[in-house]
Amino acid sequence: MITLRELTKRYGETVAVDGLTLDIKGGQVTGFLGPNGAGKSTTMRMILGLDHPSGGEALIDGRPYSSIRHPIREVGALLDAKALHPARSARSHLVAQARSNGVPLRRVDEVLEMVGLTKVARRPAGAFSLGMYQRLGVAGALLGDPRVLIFDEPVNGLDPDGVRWVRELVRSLAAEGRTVFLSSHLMSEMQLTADQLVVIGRGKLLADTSMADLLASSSLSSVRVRTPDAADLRTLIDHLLRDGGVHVESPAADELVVKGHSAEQVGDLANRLGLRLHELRTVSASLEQVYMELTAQSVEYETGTGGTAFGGTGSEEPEGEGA
Ligand SMILES: Nc1ncnc2c1ncn2[C@@H]1O[C@H](COP(=O)(O)OP(=O)(O)OP(=O)(O)O)[C@@H](O)[C@H]1O
Repeated sequence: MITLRELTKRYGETVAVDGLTLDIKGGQVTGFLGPNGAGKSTTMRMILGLDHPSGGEALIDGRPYSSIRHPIREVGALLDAKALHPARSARSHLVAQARSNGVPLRRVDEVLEMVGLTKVARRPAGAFSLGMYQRLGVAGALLGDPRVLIFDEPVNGLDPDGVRWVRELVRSLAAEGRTVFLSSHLMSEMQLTADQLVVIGRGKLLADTSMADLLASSSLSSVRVRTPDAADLRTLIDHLLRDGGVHVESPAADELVVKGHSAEQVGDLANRLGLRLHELRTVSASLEQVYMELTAQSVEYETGTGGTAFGGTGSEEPEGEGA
C-alpha cells in the first residue's frame, strides 16, 4: 500500500502538490489523472524519494522510501523510460540494476522475456523506438518482483498491441495482490484499465473513488427511452417533467433522453401509465466526459475549445449498458 498524508511540494511560489491525503491499496489498479502540470509526476517522485516533500509524507507499506534497504525489491517504477545511456544495452542496464540491489541475474532474462525484448537485449538502447524504451522501463520496474508498482504514462508511445499488453500486465499484477499506481492522459484506456481513480488538479485532490462510482454519479449519465407511439411519448414527457430535477430531451420523434432519473424510475413510471416501451437503457458517461467536467476549473493551459456540455468532446462514444 502507498500512503500519502498531507503530502505537499512547493517550488518557490508554485504549490505543485497541495496536501494530498489518500491510500493507494493493493489488489487493484489505481489510475492517477490530472491535467498537465497538476502534480502527478511530482507526487510519484516524492513517493520514490526523488523529491523531498515540503510538508507531509509518502509511505510505502508504512515506511518512507529512503528507509528501504533494497528499494527495487519493494517498489518498482517507470518514470522516464529514456533515462539510460544510449550506448548501453537493455541487458547491461538491467544487470547493473540487479547487481546493485541483490537481485539474482536470472531475473534479468526473465523480465526481458516478459516484456518481449529478449531478441534485442544486447543492442545499444540508443537505437530503440519509444515503445521499446517503455518496455525496457517496465522490465526495470518488474526486476525486483516488487509488491508496489508505479508507472508514469506507461503506454506513451506504444502501438495498440503494446497498449493492450500494458493493460493486461498491470491488471494481472493487481490480481496477484500488488499495488499498481499508474498515470495516463488516455482516458479511454484508463477506463478499461483502472479499478480505482485518483484525480488531482493544481496539486489538490479532486476525486478518490472507484471507477464505477465516479461514472455512475456523473450528471452526464442519462437514460434513453424509445416508444412506438407519439402520444405515449408525450404522456411520458409530461409526467417526467412534473417531477422536479429531471431534464428531458427528445432527439427523435420516438426517442427521449432523460437525465436525473434512473432507468428503473423511468421504467416504473411507464408501467404505471400503461405505456409501451421499445427501448430503455442507461447510457453511462465516459471517463473522458466525467474527467473533463471534474477538471474544468483546474486546467493550466486552455485552448477555448474544451467543453463540458452533454456529449463531451465528441471523441469518445458513451458506453451503453443494459438497464
Ligand atoms: N523542478 C521543478 N522546479 C520548478 N517547478 C516544478 C519542478 N517540477 C515540477 N514543477 C512544477 O510543478 C507543477 C506540477 O508539475 P508535474 O510535472 O508534477 O505535473 P504533471 O501532473 O506530472 O504534469 P504532466 O501531465 O504534464 O506530466 C507544474 O506547475 C510544474 O511546472
